[in-house]
Amino acid sequence: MIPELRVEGVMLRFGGLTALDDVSFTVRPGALHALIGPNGAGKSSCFNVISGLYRPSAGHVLLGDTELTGLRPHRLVRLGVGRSFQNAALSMHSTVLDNVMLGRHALTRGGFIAAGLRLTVRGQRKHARRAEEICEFLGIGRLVHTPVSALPFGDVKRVDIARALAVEPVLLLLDEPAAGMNAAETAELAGTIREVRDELGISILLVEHDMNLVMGIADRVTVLDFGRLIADGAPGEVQSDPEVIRAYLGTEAA
Ligand SMILES: Nc1ncnc2c1ncn2[C@@H]1O[C@H](COP(=O)(O)OP(=O)(O)OP(=O)(O)O)[C@@H](O)[C@H]1O
Repeated sequence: MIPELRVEGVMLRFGGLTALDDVSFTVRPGALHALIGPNGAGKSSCFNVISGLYRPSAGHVLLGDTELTGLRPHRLVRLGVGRSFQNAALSMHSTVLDNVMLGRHALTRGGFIAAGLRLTVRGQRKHARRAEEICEFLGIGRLVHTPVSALPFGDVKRVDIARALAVEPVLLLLDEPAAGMNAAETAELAGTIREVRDELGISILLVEHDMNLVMGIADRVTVLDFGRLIADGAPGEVQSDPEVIRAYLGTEAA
């Protein structure tokens, strides 16, 4: 069963600056949930709190009944949280498969290395097969033996998502996956993200700047502005919310 993600009363301060001010929202099981807002609204800060990079000064992050607050990223992986990176932190000279296998290693490391064991050849093959399946699913199956440096940008992003999926997450965190993409690449990526939600049934939290991408695919949208939550609802509702128009669309139009 896919658990819900609850962000409850999260506060985050950098010195005198309040980056997140009592932020609460819920990502329902299997939902594609977008977190948006203008520059400096607190999206990355919130993403970093959920993904274990920042510890909030108050509040909680819960996955089902499990407290995630303050857990290190590798613990989150073992609890079923996979994440992509804004500047795809891939090993560019390694092949697609080797990069996706790094995700599998993150999954097995806790269990195997902690017990002083190594994966058997059979175990490695099994993980490689699963990594290939994930690449197939994301449409990069024919590229598994290609170095990432030789891929177009859209495919690099797919490798990053494949690596996040390689940890078999129940919750996938995507950090501005469309950053740097042109309109055609963004539209293709939107299709891929929707497919992940539809086919795998996992929850997805998408932090994104691209309003069109979000409104086209999200089930629910949370909007931050100056660290505060100003709207949370269905895309249509949020899009017509006067405060959102003022805060977000207003600055876009400006
Ligand atoms: N490590 C940090 N140290 C100090 N201030 C920070 C740090 N990270 C973010 N901030 C500040 O916190 C606020 C929220 O920033 P954050 O990066 O979370 O916003 P964002 O919505 O992701 O913005 P963008 O869309 O520009 O990436 C901003 O005022 C930013 O300057």
